[in-house]
Amino acid sequence: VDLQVEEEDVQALLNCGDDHNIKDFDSFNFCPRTVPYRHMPCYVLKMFEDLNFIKRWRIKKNVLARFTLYVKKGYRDAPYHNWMHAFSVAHFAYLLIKNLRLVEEEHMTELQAFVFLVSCLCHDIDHRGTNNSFQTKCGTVLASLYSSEGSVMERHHLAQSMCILNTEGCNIFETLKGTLYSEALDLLRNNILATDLASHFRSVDDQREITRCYDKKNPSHRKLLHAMLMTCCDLNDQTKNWKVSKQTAEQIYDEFFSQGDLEKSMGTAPIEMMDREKASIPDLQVQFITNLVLPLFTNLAMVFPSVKSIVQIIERNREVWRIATAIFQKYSEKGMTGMDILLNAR
Ligand SMILES: Cc1nc2ccc(C(=O)NCC(C)C)cc2n2c(-c3cc(OC(C)(C)C)ccc3Cl)nnc12
Ligand SMILES: [Mg+2]
Ligand SMILES: [Zn+2]
Repeated sequence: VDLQVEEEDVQALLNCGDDHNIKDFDSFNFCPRTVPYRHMPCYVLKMFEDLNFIKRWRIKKNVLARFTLYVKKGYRDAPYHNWMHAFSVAHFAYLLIKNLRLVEEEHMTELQAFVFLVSCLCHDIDHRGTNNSFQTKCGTVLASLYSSEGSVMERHHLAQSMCILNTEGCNIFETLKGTLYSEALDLLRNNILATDLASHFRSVDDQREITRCYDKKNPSHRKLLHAMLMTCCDLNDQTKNWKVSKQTAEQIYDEFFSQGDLEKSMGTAPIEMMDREKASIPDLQVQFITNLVLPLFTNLAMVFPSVKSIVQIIERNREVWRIATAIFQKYSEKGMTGMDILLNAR
């Protein structure tokens, strides 16, 4: 990881002080994407502070500051899979830990909660804006490294995270003694690999099964729940107001359509979802919410009843996409493509 973070940036971050005290920062209604970009690293430190991780794990603040800046630098400026996405995913983990009282209610140990937040920050490091099937289809370097095990991008995100932990002055796990250290790395690995869509689909039946009669003492129930929590964080934009879910859909399809253009230029036909000539964004969003987002959060609400209010927000957003679908059908007879309709629908 040939990233360089200036020591003066580390010092500036250490002195960012708490002159930022956004109201409702710890509420599910708060949208992390409204935090000014330059203040995001400061709010990462705030989250660790507020959850008492710094004291509990005796983390040196300058190590946490340096680690945070290396992670931020590890993200590329892809339309969606960028540092802001990582910050929003980590913020949702902070909300879950705090508002669902995951440690107090013994759904997570203190170590699992600490590594859960770190995993969310790191889970998409060095994402190139292309998905796993693109890596294998185009025989990228990452595919040659990881395609035999699957989860190509996720294994790369993990490898990049390990590089940062092994960078001088960045190892926030250094104070974890003995087995705690290796346990933290195992948790980091499981959490990041859980954000692979394919592994989510493989475990979704078991998730539905265990959430009907959840047993927080059962290790396999806990492991599945932690994987669900990672996926929920990765989808946190769907739990916010319509403006956020529309904005992130634009970013995601910006990325998907660029991949589709790339695949066309390489002589392979992209799947419809990535073909800007064929994709109907509202339709795809209704399908994605119906087939993936709602079942996941509905299952989570079986274990945490307070999540039901989030399920209602997701359902309301789906209704708006359904209306957009109707408008889309009307306009697309006039030959307008998905993006300009979406942009016109501002
Ligand atoms: C708003 C929104 N629409 C999406 C529409 C389609 C897809 C997609 O890949 N469909 C492929 C077929 C086979 C299902 C993903 C979408 N998506 C994600 C996302 C989630 C991911 O994985 C977890 C978190 C494990 C689900 C991984 C990557 C991404 Cl981009 N995040 N937000 C979105
Ligand atoms: Mg990912
Ligand atoms: Zn992600």
